[in-house]
Amino acid sequence: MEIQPHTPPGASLIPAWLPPDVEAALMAFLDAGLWSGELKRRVQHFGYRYDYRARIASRESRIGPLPGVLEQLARRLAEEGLFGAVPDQVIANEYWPGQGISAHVDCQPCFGPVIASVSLLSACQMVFRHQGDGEMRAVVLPPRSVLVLGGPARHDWTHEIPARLSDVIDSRRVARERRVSLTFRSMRF
Ligand SMILES: O=C(O)CCC(=O)C(=O)O
Ligand SMILES: [Fe+2]
Repeated sequence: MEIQPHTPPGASLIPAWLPPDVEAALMAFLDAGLWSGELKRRVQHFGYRYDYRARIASRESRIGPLPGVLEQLARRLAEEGLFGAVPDQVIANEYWPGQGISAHVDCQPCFGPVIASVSLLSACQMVFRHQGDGEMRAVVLPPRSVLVLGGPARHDWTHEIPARLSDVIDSRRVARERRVSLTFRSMRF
């Protein structure tokens, strides 16, 4: 099946959303923290811990308030109207060349109607699949962009990052580099 080069309905990609100095501050903050090696890719959880085996986050999994640098971004997402309320759960994912995230829909009973993923350091391709008819779409997420998933993009399409060493970007094959993303969500209770 042909892959359409755009986002599914309900998704929007905002390029150059994050100023470079904020990107650098976020990376310094994350690399001073403790990356968890529980998955193939390294992760850090904030606000509430997500349990990858049970596939849930709950009131009981509370870690604490979001750290200041993340809280500021969470407030900005709400101020810009991208979220109905200030998101309170964040996962940082780190991808080295060859690493990815398999197709999934973010936990629907746990998290609210909008998910936002901020990209840091380098670009990669994200692939979407419609759960009904299998239609595929793909977009390149540039560093410092934010991808907002709502509506059908949040509920009816899976998203994934293929575990690859390179992506084709603007008809050129580009080697992957270290990429870090910050995914913001709202707990549903
Ligand atoms: O790395 C990304 O941009 C996506 C991460 C993601 O899908 C997730 O944390 O649920
Ligand atoms: Fe996701």
